[in-house]
Amino acid sequence: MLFWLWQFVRPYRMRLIVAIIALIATATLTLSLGQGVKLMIDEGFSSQSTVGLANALGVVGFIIVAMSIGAYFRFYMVSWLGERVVADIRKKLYSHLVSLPPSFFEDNLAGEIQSRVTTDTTLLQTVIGSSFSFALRNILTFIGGLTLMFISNIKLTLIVLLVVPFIIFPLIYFGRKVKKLSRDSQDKIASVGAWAGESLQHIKVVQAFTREDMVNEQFSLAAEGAFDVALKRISQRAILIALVMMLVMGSVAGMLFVGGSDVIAGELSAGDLAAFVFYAIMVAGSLAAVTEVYGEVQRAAGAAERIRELLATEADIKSPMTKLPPVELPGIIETSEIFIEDGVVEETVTKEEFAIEKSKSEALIEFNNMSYAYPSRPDQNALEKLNLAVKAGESIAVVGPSGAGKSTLFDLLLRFRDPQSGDIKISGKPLPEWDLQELRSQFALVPQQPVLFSANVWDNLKYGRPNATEAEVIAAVKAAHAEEFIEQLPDGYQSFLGEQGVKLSGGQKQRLAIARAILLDPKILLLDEATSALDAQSEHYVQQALDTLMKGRTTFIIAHRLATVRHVDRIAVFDHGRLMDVGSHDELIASSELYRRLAELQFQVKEMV
Ligand SMILES: Nc1ncnc2c1ncn2[C@@H]1O[C@H](COP(=O)(O)OP(=O)(O)OP(=O)(O)O)[C@@H](O)[C@H]1O
Repeated sequence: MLFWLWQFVRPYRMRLIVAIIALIATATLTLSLGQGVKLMIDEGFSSQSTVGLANALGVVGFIIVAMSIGAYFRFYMVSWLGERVVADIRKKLYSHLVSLPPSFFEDNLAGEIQSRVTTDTTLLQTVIGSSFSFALRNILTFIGGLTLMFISNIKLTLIVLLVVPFIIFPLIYFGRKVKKLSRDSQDKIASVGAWAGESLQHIKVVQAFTREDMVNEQFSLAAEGAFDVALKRISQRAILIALVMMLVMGSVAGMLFVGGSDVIAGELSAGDLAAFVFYAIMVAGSLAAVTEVYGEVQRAAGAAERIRELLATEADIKSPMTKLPPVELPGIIETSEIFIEDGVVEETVTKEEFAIEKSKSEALIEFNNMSYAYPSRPDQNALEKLNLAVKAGESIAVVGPSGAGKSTLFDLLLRFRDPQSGDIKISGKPLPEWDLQELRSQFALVPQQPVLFSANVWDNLKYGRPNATEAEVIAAVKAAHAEEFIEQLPDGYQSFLGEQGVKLSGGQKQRLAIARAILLDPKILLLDEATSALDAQSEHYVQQALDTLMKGRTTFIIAHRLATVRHVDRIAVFDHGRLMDVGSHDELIASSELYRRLAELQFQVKEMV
């Protein structure tokens, strides 16, 4: 663990050196107090001299002042290091996490991962920011004190040392147990957190199904589980502390008996015995302190292990090592002129076809014999041998029964997953040859459940393009037919939307998500249509917003309702991961049995034919 931690501490080694110097200085000064005590007894009490006592006290006073200054530096520097290093680890961990593909988060609970970023790193902070310094100080005191004990009286020292082997063995034995139990304990705490997070996030469902008692019971089971493991760890540590204390204090008592007899026999001065006892108490105290910290270090080692594991998780989807020159996708250049007159925003949009004519014959996006199976279901292809070519500017509706593979198709286009066989090309370049960020910035995704963050309307709109101007944002909002409801919000654009935008209706969220996509001005659009969840008026607005958004862009739209497919160039019908048919609505009604059935099921067929 130390070796691993060193990479984070190394940048701050100057501070570490200052901390260590302060540490050594304070430990030395603490030990030299023993000489002060000897002076006070031999020069003051035993000689019955007030001047001697005052002089000795002066020395002690000086040592105490110097010790306090050292303590200030030691504490400040060491705590600084702890906070700094943990902030760095947290940042590294987080930036690593956001680079991992979504599949990682399907296999690992979000709450559990959060606990690693917060609880585990806090444990490390305690260790670096206090326990290490505490341990080091005590180790130094131990070594220094022991040396001074040997110098002042070998016989008494040997008596004290008799107990050492009896302390070392339990220390190692219990230490290992504590480490294992700490890991278990951290795991349990993480799952308690994950549990609470999930149920609180879906509180409406919990309450609507009146499952409060059940979640309470399950949560208390998890919490009790964590308590049980913690209890085992605590009892191991308690045994260790009691054992060490008994042995150490026993040996000090033995030494006091022998030493006291020597003073009575006149073979040792009272001051020497007092100094020796002082050293012995320091040594025993520091040993006890080290054993206590040892348990804590073991706990932190468990935490470090979990953090290391997470950092070692490799993203299996990465940008290529050698960066290829960027590809300019054919799309539409949109020049908008926005001016404000009498407080009313006016916009004239001039659209130029760019390269689309030229590439009408070429495919912009191609799926070549592509198959994908989810790792958890390797035998069942979610998409099978897909061959499809989509031209620039074309709009494709993706339809099919539930589980047909429509969402999987979007995941593959955004390269959240890689196909096991075949490939996907955009502009003739296979996806793995694209720089990931460049690839994804070609797309705008409007998911079925729009994702809004706990921020105000303005920040949510600018999420994909933080440097958009005010006029651009307003133009996008207008195009998405969202201006009216935003203006009616209590604080307009500054209104806070609550977690996941809970303060908005479904249709309003959808229109914000569309405005966000318009602002992003992508070449390729991925729409997971959600109009089915909306009332007629909201649907009308959302449909209008979508029409504006789709104009001139290459669009994939998952159409849950066949009403949507009226607006598209071609319809791709999927079933069980296979592309069954492709064509216009009329062609498919004539040729595709599955499509006809889907259309009939939606009672749309008469109206649409
Ligand atoms: N993360 C996952 N792990 C394993 N299997 C998955 C995962 N996501 C989806 N599947 C499976 O892959 C298949 C295709 O799912 P997909 O979500 O693409 O369907 P869909 O057509 O979008 O369905 P719907 O219209 O209901 O959203 C389904 O059988 C589904 O159970």
